[in-house]
Amino acid sequence: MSDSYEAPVREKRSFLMARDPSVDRRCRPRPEKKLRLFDDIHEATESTDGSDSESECASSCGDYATSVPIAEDSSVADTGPQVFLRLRPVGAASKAYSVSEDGKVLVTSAKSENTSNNVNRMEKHFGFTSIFDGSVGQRDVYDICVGPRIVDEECVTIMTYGTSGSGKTYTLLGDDVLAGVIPRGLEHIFTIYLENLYHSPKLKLVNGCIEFLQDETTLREMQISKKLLNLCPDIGGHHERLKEAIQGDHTFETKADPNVSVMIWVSFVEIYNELVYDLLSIPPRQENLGAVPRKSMKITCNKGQVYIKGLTTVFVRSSEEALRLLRLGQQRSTYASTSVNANSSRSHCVFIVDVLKYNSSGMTTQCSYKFCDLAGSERVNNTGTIGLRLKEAKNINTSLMTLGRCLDAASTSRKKPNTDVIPFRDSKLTMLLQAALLGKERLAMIVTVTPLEKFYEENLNVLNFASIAKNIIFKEPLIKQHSTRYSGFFDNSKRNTQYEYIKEIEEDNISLREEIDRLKFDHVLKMQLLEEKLRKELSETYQELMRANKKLWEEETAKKRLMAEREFEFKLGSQKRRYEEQIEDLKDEIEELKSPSSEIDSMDEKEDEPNPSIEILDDE
Ligand SMILES: Nc1ncnc2c1ncn2[C@@H]1O[C@H](COP(=O)(O)OP(=O)(O)OP(=O)(O)O)[C@@H](O)[C@H]1O
Repeated sequence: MSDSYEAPVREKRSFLMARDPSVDRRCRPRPEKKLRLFDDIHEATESTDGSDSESECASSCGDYATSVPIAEDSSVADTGPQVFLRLRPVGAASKAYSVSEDGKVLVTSAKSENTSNNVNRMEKHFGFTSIFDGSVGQRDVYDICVGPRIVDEECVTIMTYGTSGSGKTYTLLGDDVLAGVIPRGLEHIFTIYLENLYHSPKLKLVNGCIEFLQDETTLREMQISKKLLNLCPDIGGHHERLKEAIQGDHTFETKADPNVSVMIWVSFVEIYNELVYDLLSIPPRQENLGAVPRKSMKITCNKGQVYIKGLTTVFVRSSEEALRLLRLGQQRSTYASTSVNANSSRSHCVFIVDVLKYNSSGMTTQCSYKFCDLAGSERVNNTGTIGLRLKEAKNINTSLMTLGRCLDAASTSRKKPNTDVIPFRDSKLTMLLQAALLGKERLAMIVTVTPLEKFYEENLNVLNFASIAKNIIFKEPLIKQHSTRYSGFFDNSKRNTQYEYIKEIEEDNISLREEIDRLKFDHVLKMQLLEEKLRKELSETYQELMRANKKLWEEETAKKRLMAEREFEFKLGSQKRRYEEQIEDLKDEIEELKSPSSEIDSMDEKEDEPNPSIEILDDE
């Protein structure tokens, strides 16, 4: 034993726990040798049979799993994550998987060639908080995995983990008939606080901390909520049927406390290709701008609270409103058809429900429920994935690998998990879920497996991952509480008339503001149209004027030309006449000059002729 400790065989891991080459060697989390003593011994023993790296890891993890007591260790159950296994119903389940009598241990042993090595063919035992076989329905899964956490009002992160197509989304969302964990959880939460729901958003988580909102902000939040709900698909009838079915399955109890006012907010986030997107963002107003690219968001930390900068959180007044927003986000998240699942989630989605409570003593309390649908791990080499699907699959596998390393680092620290050692900053998913990974919030993991022979090796990886999570020990989880004095709330016991009246006024106020917004928008639009029309009219008028002016000038010019022509002709005529007269005169003169005798003759002739009227007195 001491020999194997002195010369431990180097730890080798499966793809889930492979080391990220980008992380500095010196900063990588190192297992505490004392605590991993048994693992080291097993590894040392098994390494002698010449197994390859993946088998060795599987072996080490398998043994790690068998080291979990079959009967649940109550201390671990109280302080560590709860890890459940759900087997998807399949036509002919493989004999390679069997469940122990107490329903807490899965025994695997491959009988076919579907394993790449001898170690994977060995019998392995994986312990779980509970195992659900294919016959266990949505109701029991909820009652065991989630219901108690909501009754206890504890912050909890519920994540589904498994291979693609194994039922992660089905477990969380369910289908049209059998509601999953989230719709049941919403119904449960709203039933518990039914008597204490406050009608308007007075408290909100701003940058991870509870804040009291001013009236103006409250109204703006109500407007946002209304706008988004208008974008949601109508699920009225469907919700009624689902609600009835859920209420038939469970008996949720209402906790009435006259001193408490409760406000519920929801948000929905997607991590796609290592970028964070808001699934409940309000789309830009101008539809004619076409498809606007989505903006990615930043995960930040404020006073130890992790939050997403600028994430839309929506105030909801009923489970129906919350469910409608869930459907809206679901429509916007990234799905695609793959070789394994026709409707495969290509991103990690986290639906967050924040319950904020105000106690008349002045204390405010926050309780968050994060429902996390992880994208399925994929064997990209075997499934012939290419192009965008390959890029997505690689990002999914890398972030799941980081999650595995975080769980591993948390499990090796038996006291309080150390923030410096857990590499949660290596992926967006682990950054977002760090509160649960550090034990500040409860962590419940529902591992889904398709018990078929062909998925044997992938399932072993998933089960190894689960067994690591199962061994983490956290200190007692905290419910975040902030103490603030505030007198803006009404006393619940005397609220009836005032409550209704104020609710009415606020609704009116919202409608009026919306009307103002709409009118403003219409006004701007109208002004733009009017301006355009005016410009057109002006340009037409000027054109008309210019045309008339041109015509006028043309007519004027024509007239002037005509007059000038006439004047010219007149002058020409008179000149001509004058010259003609002169010519005539000259001709006459010439004639006269040419024939003087004829003149005399004629004069003689005239003299000869008797003229009765003229009396010739003298020749001279
Ligand atoms: N327990 C179950 N009972 C009935 N049907 C199930 C169960 N689990 C899964 N299914 C069905 O299997 C199909 C695939 O399930 P689902 O989409 O939930 O897989 P997934 O693990 O989320 O896959 P991916 O990671 O690719 O998104 C769905 O049609 C779903 O209805």
